[in-house]
Amino acid sequence: MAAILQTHSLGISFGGLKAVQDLNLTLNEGDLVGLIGPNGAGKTTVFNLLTGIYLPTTGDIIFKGESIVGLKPYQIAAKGITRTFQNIRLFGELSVLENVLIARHLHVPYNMIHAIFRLGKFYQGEKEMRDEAYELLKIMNLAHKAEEKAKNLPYGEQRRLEIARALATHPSLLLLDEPAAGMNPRETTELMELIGFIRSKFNVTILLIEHDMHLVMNICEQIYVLDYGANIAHGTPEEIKNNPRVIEAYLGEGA
Ligand SMILES: Nc1ncnc2c1ncn2[C@@H]1O[C@H](COP(=O)(O)OP(=O)(O)OP(=O)(O)O)[C@@H](O)[C@H]1O
Repeated sequence: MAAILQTHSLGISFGGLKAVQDLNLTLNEGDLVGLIGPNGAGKTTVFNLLTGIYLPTTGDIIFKGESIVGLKPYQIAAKGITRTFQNIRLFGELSVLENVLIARHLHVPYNMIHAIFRLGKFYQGEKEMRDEAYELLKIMNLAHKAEEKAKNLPYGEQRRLEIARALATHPSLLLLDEPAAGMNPRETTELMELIGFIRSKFNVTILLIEHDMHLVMNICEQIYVLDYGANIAHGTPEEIKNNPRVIEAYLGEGA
């Protein structure tokens, strides 16, 4: 299977702190891969590197055969890498539907002139976008909340809306940063099923940071473990569960 993303000796230091070091990650098309590790291990920093928020100190990131190091976040998004955030970032005052539409606008196939003069193509584009946004909301079981302000949704629904918004940009690689954080067990189970469904429905590769071990172990085929910025293990959930270095890293945290 073809690799969609590879990192080669990827690293970043902040002053003396090696937040991520020598990371060699391979994601094949259609993979659902977990990135785990104790607090402060460097997981979110990896996402910040992959999305162009941070420039690596060492190494390279190859996405679809090309280096994306040095590209701006919006250029990387346009190439097909989209993420959600650990701290939800929605437009609280806008409706659920508008939140999805705004994301979709990144990828509208008409130019400014059409938008300014509101020519036919603009309306056609608008209608298609709205239809598609509704479809996404239906899949995420949020269609009945389309007109509500995002800030009024319960936490679990806000998390699902974040995923809908990410999908609206048509990513080929979706990075989910703790999608189950703050969810109750029932919501987490539903989310687990949803993530598997999204992967096949949208043909998307998924890299997932998550502290909920039940979720990670159940849905990911491969798991990378970080500890103090270093990749201490990589393997199937079964291999990871029984890996002494992983157990030690987590026990050290008191988990
Ligand atoms: N911009 C920055 N400047 C300085 N230090 C940073 C910066 N970003 C991250 N770090 C440090 O890098 C290390 C890794 O942080 P990161 O947020 O990636 O960890 P994490 O594994 O995502 O943790 P958590 O599970 O708690 O979210 C931490 O020590 C953090 O303080």
